[in-house]
Amino acid sequence: MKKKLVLIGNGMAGIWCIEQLLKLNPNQYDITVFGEEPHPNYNRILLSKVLAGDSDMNDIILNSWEWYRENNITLHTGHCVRKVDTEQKTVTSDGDITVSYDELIFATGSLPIMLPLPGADKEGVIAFRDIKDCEAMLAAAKEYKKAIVIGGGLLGLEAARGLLNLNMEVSVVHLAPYLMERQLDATASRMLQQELENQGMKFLMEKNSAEILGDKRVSGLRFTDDTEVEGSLIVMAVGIRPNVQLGRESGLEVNRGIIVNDYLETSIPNVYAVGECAEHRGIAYGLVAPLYEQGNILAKKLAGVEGEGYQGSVVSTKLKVSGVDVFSAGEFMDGPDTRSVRVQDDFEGVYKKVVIRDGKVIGSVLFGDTSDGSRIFSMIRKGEDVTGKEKEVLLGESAGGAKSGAELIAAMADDEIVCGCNGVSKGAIVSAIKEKGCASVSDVKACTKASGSCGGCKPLVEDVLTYVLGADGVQAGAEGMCGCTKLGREEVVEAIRTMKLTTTKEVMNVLEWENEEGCSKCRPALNYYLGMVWPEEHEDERESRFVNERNHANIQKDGTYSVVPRIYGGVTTPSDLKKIADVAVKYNVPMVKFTGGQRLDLLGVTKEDLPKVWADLDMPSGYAYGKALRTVKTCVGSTFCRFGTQDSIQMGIDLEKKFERLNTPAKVKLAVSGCPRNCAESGIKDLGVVAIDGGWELYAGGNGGTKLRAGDLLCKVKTSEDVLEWTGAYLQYYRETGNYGERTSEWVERLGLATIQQALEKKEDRLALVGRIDKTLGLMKDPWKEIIETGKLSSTFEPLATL
Ligand SMILES: Cc1cc2nc3c(=O)[nH]c(=O)nc-3n(C[C@H](O)[C@H](O)[C@H](O)COP(=O)(O)OP(=O)(O)OC[C@H]3O[C@@H](n4cnc5c(N)ncnc54)[C@H](O)[C@@H]3O)c2cc1C
Ligand SMILES: NC(=O)c1ccc[n+]([C@@H]2O[C@H](COP(=O)([O-])OP(=O)(O)OC[C@H]3O[C@@H](n4cnc5c(N)ncnc54)[C@H](O)[C@@H]3O)[C@@H](O)[C@H]2O)c1
Ligand code: SF4
Ligand code: FES
Repeated sequence: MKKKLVLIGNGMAGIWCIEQLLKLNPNQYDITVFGEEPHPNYNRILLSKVLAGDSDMNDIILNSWEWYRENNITLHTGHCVRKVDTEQKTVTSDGDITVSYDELIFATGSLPIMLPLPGADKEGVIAFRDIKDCEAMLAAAKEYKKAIVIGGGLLGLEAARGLLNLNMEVSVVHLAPYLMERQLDATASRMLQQELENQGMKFLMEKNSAEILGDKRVSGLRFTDDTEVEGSLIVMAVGIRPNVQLGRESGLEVNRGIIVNDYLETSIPNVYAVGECAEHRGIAYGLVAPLYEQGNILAKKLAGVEGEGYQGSVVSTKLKVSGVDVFSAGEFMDGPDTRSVRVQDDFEGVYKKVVIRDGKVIGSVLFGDTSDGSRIFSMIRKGEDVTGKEKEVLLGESAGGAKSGAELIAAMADDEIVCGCNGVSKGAIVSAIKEKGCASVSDVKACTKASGSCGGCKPLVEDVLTYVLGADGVQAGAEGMCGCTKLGREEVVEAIRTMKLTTTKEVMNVLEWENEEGCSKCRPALNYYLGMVWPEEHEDERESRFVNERNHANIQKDGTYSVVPRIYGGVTTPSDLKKIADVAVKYNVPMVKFTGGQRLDLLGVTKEDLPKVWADLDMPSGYAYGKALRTVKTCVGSTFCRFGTQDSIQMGIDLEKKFERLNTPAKVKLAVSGCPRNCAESGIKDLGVVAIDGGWELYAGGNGGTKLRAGDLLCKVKTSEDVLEWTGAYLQYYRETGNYGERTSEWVERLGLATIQQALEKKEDRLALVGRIDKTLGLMKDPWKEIIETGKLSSTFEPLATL
């Protein structure tokens, strides 16, 4: 009989520990998890990015429902454990589920501190701790203009930045004379405040809140000095306290947190605590890196693997606000027994400080340039003696003597964590490089998630790459979008979102493009990303498009063009055929050809005749020239074919009518087959739909071009409505995460099918994606018609620099 392990708290620390335990011994325990929130385990850190609009709720799920099932874990979400009987060894939830345990883990996290002010129970007063709070802020921003954030710490500032991105006016109320006083000294803090003021944040410093004003909903905040500030939303971010009530009621020894020894054991046998709820040697941590370290130790303990106990952690933090680089680690304040090295450059807005005691670096604050953060943090953790080369710590290798990043990596143990946010060790990155061929930071991110959250570990990931591949083997350039910038797609799209950039010129100016005109690689890509992020605000920049897209027709070898009108699902009518024939005769079209996508191509039309041909055809553009939805190929299906199980023709027509005109990172071809005989070649399409008994199968990432690839089975669904919903969600997810120019075949390989399935698996996530694609589709106009109606012919056909 397996022993029973029960985990209270379905959050980051507890599930991390379970994951490590399963790696050590997958079959040792029957595992039951209780989680008060209704979600599977998600990355709480990334809530700031969800609020700031850089990530989606579905991007932040760490363990899908499927993961729990695959690992035979019984999961009770929406169940808060109310009682633990340590004599009988049982736990009981508020939903009256009682489970017995052999070993029990408390991982109940923290609770946000809510100031007990008069009026604190009014509508619109919230914390920032979970998905629910994040949703409340997103909803409030749609209705109200002004927000107040109480607390100028990490959380408060990240909340404030997110609310600014949601177009709210934000006032940050802070008790202390300077911001983030728990992480920064006065100089760095003043520089930070100035930078955030430049971004539009307002600060009310040294203000003590007295009362929350308003009727049912909050309307403002009054301070003890009788001044007031207006706001219809108040976010309290004044710190957290370990969630220990259940532990205390269960008889565990509790101080600020649940007291644990070096093996995470509490005062009662077989009961452990891990994460923010635990207090080890007097410290309850509030960052993930130490919680992961604790989880590793507890997993070993539960698996019966001997090892050194937990010795406590030195922590580092990085503020996740775009455009502001702030890093802090260890003991950063000067004391009577410390000396420090500082560099301050007011012109560049850079401030760096390292604090040294007895020849060892014990803390650091960096502002404006945090590239040395990981290297310095590594020195702090190692307690390296830098006597005689104190200055080199800050001035780096240029001053001579200091160790290079790769040398520091060589000295790291394999299980040492490189990416604190995602718990990725040096060993995991090294094996991703050696075994999976990762050669750039973005490859490592895609394989391991390292550097995907706060980004603070990026320099360290680069050092690991250099250590394994040598400086020449690292594809640093692969990261940049093109030669005009070192920024990669993700950073550029993030900046477009957070800084609300709406034109390519603006992007190039603000992000300091090295070539201010851009190039043929970045200009069309930026135009696409801008349109994807801001479908309403961004005006399509024709001059940034490739020649075929500018002219809405494919240029041929001899300089003439081909015209392909839309023929939905490959089904036409005698009158349309007649029209096409008449046009072909009238304009002396030298060739009319059936395309592979089941439509008719009028080849050899002169540039001058194009608009007249479109006008006479009076049919929608088939977009045969664009990075857009091309065709939906269909077979005859159940209407005519004796093998057909579903109406593939109608399904194809419905899909094409719904998604025509959609701009995508690269061309997209669809097909619908009426049975698995696959006459429409659904297996080699960007999305292939195949009818089966009682439903449909959807295949993703197929390609019949240069790199032949069979599509992967994405899902099975029952109805035609399901097919439309999944297709919409799939195409939008591709639009949002695909690199410009990347076909779905490459995209599926890069992201992995599982990531895509996870992103689309929940109905609410699919509907959110469908909502966004519908918004874009609602704004699309037929380009041929538009040109004919607006008479913009001449400008469209002016000679343009070739792209
Ligand atoms: C917006 C935000 C941004 C952050 N950014 C960073 C960052 O950049 N870097 C960093 O290192 N850290 C960051 N943190 C902190 C980090 O998220 C936490 O340190 C981490 O999530 C703590 O993990 P935990 O498992 O201990 O607690 P949690 O993740 O809070 O998990 C505890 C879970 O237990 C559940 N629970 C509690 N009591 C019960 C019960 N009785 N029964 C059942 N379930 C229960 C709770 O509902 C919760 O889901 C951030 C936090 C927030 C809120
Ligand atoms: N980037 C990151 O690493 C990150 C981001 C968000 C949250 N977190 C973690 O989440 C937890 C919560 O963050 P936090 O910022 O709330 O905690 P915190 O304790 O770091 O900061 C709270 C801030 O609120 C201020 N404050 C306290 N009482 C106040 C009052 N009455 N009025 C105005 N200001 C007041 C304090 O001076 C302090 O600066 C922390 O553990 C933090 O480390 C980390
Ligand atoms: S895929 Fe099936 S239904 Fe369609 S034509 Fe072929 S055999 Fe007939
Ligand atoms: S440490 Fe935050 S992403 Fe790696």
